[in-house]
Amino acid sequence: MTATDEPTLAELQEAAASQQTAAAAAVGSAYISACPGAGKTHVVATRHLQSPAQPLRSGRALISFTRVARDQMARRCREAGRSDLVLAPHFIGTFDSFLWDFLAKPLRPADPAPRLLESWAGVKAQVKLDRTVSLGQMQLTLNITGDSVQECVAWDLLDSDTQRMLNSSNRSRNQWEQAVLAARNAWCRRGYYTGHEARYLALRNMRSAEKAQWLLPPLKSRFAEVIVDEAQDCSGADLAILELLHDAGLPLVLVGDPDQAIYAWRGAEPKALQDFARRISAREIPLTGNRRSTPVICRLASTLRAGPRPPDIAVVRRDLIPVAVFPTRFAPKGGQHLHATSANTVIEAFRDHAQQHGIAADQCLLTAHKYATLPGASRERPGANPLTTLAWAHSVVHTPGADANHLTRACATAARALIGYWFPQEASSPEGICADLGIPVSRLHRTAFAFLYDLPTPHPGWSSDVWQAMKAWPPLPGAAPQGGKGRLAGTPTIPRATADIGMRTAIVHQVKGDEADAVLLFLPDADTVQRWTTCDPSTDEQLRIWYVAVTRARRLAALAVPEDQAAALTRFLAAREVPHQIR
Ligand SMILES: Nc1ncnc2c1ncn2[C@@H]1O[C@H](COP(=O)(O)OP(=O)(O)OP(=O)(O)O)[C@@H](O)[C@H]1O
Repeated sequence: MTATDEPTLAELQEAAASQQTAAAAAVGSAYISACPGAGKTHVVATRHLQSPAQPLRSGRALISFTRVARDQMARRCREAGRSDLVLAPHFIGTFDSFLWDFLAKPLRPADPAPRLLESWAGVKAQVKLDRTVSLGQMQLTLNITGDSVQECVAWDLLDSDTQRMLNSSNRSRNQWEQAVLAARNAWCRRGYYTGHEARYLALRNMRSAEKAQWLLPPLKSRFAEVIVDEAQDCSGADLAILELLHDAGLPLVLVGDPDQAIYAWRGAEPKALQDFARRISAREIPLTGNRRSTPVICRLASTLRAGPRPPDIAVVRRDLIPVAVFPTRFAPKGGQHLHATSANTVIEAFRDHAQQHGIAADQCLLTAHKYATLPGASRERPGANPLTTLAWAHSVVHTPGADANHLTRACATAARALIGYWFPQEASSPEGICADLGIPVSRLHRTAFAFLYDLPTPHPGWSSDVWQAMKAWPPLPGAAPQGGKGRLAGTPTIPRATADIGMRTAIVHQVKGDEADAVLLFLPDADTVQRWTTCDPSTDEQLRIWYVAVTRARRLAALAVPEDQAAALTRFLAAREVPHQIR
């Protein structure tokens, strides 16, 4: 300690390192509660890499909520020369695939072969009453009360197009719900399931003593431990399943940060994880040292989270770049938001400011809650007509540095279009058709990418260009087109041009777990500052979304706020002793 009893940086680092060591070595069920940038991924990877190299009887399940997190964990094992840790008896995968592989699929009929789809968009699943809606538009949710588990349509999650369509229907919501469940059940009988069905079946199977006795012994002999990363994203159903696993004697390690709970729409509540950890008596191991951000960013973040906790401790970075507040004249959509105190756009002003601090454009991240606010990012509109979706896919493959997830979706969109033309009688998924034809799915995806890339730029009469291209493109073996079947008719909604601004651009939900030297968060709403200063992050998810956004920054956090709110925001930051400057 120094004369003032303030711990030195070296002492802070040592304390953070020993917290990480304790978390990596914890025995039995544990709850690792961590602040942003605390190194959760590092801890989970270290824990797994400590496994002995000789073949093990029992493995470890590492479960995350995204494929990106799953792939990152597997890559770390390979980079450490431990490819064995990616293979059985271990399991590295998403929550959906864990539930499916171990708690749902084993009790499904073997014929037709059961398969897990990422969503119903992967097949031509439709619900028909006096209107036709794709099944994927009608998200199902689980209502759990005591012993009963009920499936219902999440009406509040319908997108506006589907809502309009259903409002114009003469059928009641109840009739639609019955039709959705009937359509879904028909697809399940054909062997298709999604994450929702995997959850529903897993919960029902685990609650049935008769079924659980088939599932649990193999699971318990395969895994000595289950680690759930980003556990704050667990829904009530997820936690109910984990509780049953825990009660069956499987040690659980939960890793999470309730302040970063931004999936309330799928039933993840911020405090649910802590309550659950207490219920199963998992020992809490805190990680409180932030290895990512500066003290200024930690201080800014503390104004966006619940309770009177002090700011997290920055244990690596000591530079003190003030928070930059950019008074902004927001355009209704896209990137032409003007910086109110210069003749530039706010993006140019941010880029220049970052450069003054030695941060290059490719180390900057632009983010916002909604796509509409972001420059250079167009959204795949769920439920849009297929031609509009194809136009979106076309814009993705022509965007330099496009997000890998978007590229995958774009290829899948083109593959669906081609399959619809080549195999008009087939309703199963492209993967199913490839399996039947005995060709690898990668071949279909390569073909789809080339087809998509080659299409002319979308315009109002694009339908006929796409049709000509479909007819001319060399088909897969076994294709049997039938006249005009599969033609994508109509007029596409043309995606916004994607300007190449040289900075990464993504909505907040996409940058969770990520980081950048400088982050600009767009806050276009008229009530931004009022919300920030008066609402409670434990009940207002919007504040938690902003929290996730600003905690991605390593060195510089910047906020674009409506011009008339900049002064109020700076007064608030001054009162909370957050170093800042108006730019
Ligand atoms: N022990 C360590 N040694 C060196 N670097 C580390 C260590 N632990 C974490 N880091 C680095 O600190 C940064 C933050 O770590 P990480 O991304 O794992 O945090 P996190 O807890 O997942 O954060 P968040 O929840 O905010 O996404 C990363 O750049 C990571 O490489």
